[in-house]
Amino acid sequence: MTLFVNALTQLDASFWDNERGLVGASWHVDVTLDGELGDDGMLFDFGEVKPWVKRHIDGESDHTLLVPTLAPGVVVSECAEGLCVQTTHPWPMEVRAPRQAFTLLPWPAITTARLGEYISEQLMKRPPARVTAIDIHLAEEQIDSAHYTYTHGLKQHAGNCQRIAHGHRSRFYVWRDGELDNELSLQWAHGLQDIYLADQADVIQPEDDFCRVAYTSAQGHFRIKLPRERVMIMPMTSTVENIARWLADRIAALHGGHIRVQAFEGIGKGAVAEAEHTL
Ligand SMILES: Nc1nc2c(c(=O)[nH]1)N=C([C@H](O)[C@H](O)COP(=O)(O)OP(=O)(O)OP(=O)(O)O)CN2
Repeated sequence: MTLFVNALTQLDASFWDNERGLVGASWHVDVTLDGELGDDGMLFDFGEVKPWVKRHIDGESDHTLLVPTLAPGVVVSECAEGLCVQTTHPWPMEVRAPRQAFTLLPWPAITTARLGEYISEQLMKRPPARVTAIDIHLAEEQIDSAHYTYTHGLKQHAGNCQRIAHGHRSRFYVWRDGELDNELSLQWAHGLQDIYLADQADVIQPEDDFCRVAYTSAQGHFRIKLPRERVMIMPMTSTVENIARWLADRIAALHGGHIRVQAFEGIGKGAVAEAEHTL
């Protein structure tokens, strides 16, 4: 017997890519279970499948930096903060953070399919009674319009969003004077493609061509150092409300008119902000 739950939860993370560098990602999590029916006519109660899988994903790879430890130029070592991940290719980065902020994967590259298999294997280490196989299928949201893939950390967040290098793949829409403006949406989303979004308050004086961000929050000390051109610095913390507000103000100031921005954070949620400026 096969049981499935589509879109059971979402996984938001960032991963190191051999061509793009630091990439923010969001995936739908679909689950398929195989096994024998019990006397109650069920393989595994839906009411138990969902919290079981979600708890595992939230406690493991969600909101972490997924590190392919066999990728060219990736070096992982221990440090005072916990773990230090250094990269050289395609560009240099160093992240120091508590161990729980990383998922180390002994692979040459992160792929969505392999990540799904990895999570399935982890769950199968302690399967529920009667479950003989678990298949976790990760899928990106189908987006045919503007979207961005930034990485960030929210120092003040009480949960795992405080981790300095997690990200999202998110829709982005701009309306100008009441009309959806695809060109403006694409142009401004492009600016947030594969970049690190830093809060000015956490930026340590730039050193040469590098930007260093550091903060301490409930889980520990976090630091990231990456090339200046890979960072966009905001004058406030990068909650999605602030991103929407900040971008609406900037777009209105540059292009004029009444600007409405709908910024998503991952799949299916986000913030809307409006601004007006006469050029
Ligand atoms: N009002 C806001 N709340 C939160 C924001 C935000 O910008 N505005 N941001 C975050 C984090 O950045 C986080 O990455 C979002 O995480 P997510 O997993 O999507 O949120 P939840 O933990 O609530 O959702 P799950 O159902 O566990 O996936 C947090 N909050």
